[in-house]
Amino acid sequence: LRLLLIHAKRFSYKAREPAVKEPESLSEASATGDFENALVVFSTVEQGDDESVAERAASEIYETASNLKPSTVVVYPYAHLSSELAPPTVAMDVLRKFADKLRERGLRVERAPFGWYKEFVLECYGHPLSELSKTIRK
Ligand SMILES: Nc1ncnc2c1ncn2[C@@H]1O[C@H](CO)[C@@H](NC(=O)[C@@H](N)CO)[C@H]1O
Repeated sequence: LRLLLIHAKRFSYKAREPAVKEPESLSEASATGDFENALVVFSTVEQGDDESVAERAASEIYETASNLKPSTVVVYPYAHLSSELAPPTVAMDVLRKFADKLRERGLRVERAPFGWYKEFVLECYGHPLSELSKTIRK
């Protein structure tokens, strides 16, 4: 998993059009979202990533969230942080598990819909820990 974390004063997104053959249904993950004080986690699933990687990633994000105290953690599927992408079916599953493991740790988590092009507005706080990147691999 390649993660880009932005602590955002404001983050909003809107799904525009499908980007893969079978995009996630918009009843599962909401088509739009609008958040204040969010930890946005742009998440790229790489080849070889599995549930154990999602587990370790959830622990790392929990630690960061404990320091930053965001109101919401937004898991945002993002296919642009690696050149070794996992296929969509695997990526969808790993991201669902990642979000669920964050919820198990007591965090409020929203997950943006998988397989869509989305518009977004991102306002970064700019404090020293407001931009972080993490790579979690097997
Ligand atoms: N390995 C992977 N890791 C994370 N997300 C992945 C993925 N493979 C496919 N996706 C999803 O499908 C859209 C098109 O690639 C992706 N959409 C996006 O990345 C939007 N932000 C628009 O660019 C994403 O939802």
